[in-house]
Amino acid sequence: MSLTFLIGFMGSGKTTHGRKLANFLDVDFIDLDEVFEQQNGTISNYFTVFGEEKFRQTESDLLKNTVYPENAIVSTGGGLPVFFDNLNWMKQHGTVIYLQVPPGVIAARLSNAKNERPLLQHKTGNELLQFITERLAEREPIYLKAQIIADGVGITARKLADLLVHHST
Ligand SMILES: Nc1ncnc2c1ncn2[C@@H]1O[C@H](COP(=O)(O)OP(=O)(O)O)[C@@H](O)[C@H]1O
Ligand SMILES: O=C(O)C1=C[C@@H](OP(=O)(O)O)[C@@H](O)[C@H](O)C1
Ligand SMILES: [Mg+2]
Repeated sequence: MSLTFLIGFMGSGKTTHGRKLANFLDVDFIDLDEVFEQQNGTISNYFTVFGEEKFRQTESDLLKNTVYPENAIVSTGGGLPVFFDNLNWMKQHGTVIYLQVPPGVIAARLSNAKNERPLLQHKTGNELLQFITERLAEREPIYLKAQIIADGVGITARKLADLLVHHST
């Protein structure tokens, strides 16, 4: 096998399904946000202290300097592919899967899980949905450059594994 990167908007299920897929395939799982927080404290606090620009630089350095196992599923932060040459770097070092999920579903999922995501903190109801809709519209053309596009609603580890097998044959 090799490296598989999961990309997509906040709440698309990269962490949840990345972990399940790694389990299903019996390979290592790496969540880059988790590694970031082990090294730097919470992302939320990092945004407050250093700002988003510094976060994006550190996040990109982390992507490129991490020593990966030979076979692993790597879940990324939602903004990672849209900065610098991060997406091309991932495509050159592995297979990139975009977990595509519509804004309404994301908003429902994140209404209770937004506090640890600095871009969403303090947004409520319609404001949250509007922000997600606009930001996703900006980012999606980049996400769609992934080698594999997966319907993230109703996705399972088995379906993701099948998509990977079909892609490589
Ligand atoms: N079908 C689903 N797939 C993935 N996550 C879901 C699903 N239903 C609800 N959730 C919730 O959505 C939230 C975001 O999932 P997460 O895996 O952290 O996304 P990401 O890493 O892409 O930001 C979690 O709180 C999770 O429990
Ligand atoms: O979309 C983004 O810009 C971000 C997504 C987050 O990761 P998740 O996609 O796992 O929530 C995290 O990296 C940070 O809060 C910024
Ligand atoms: Mg995540």
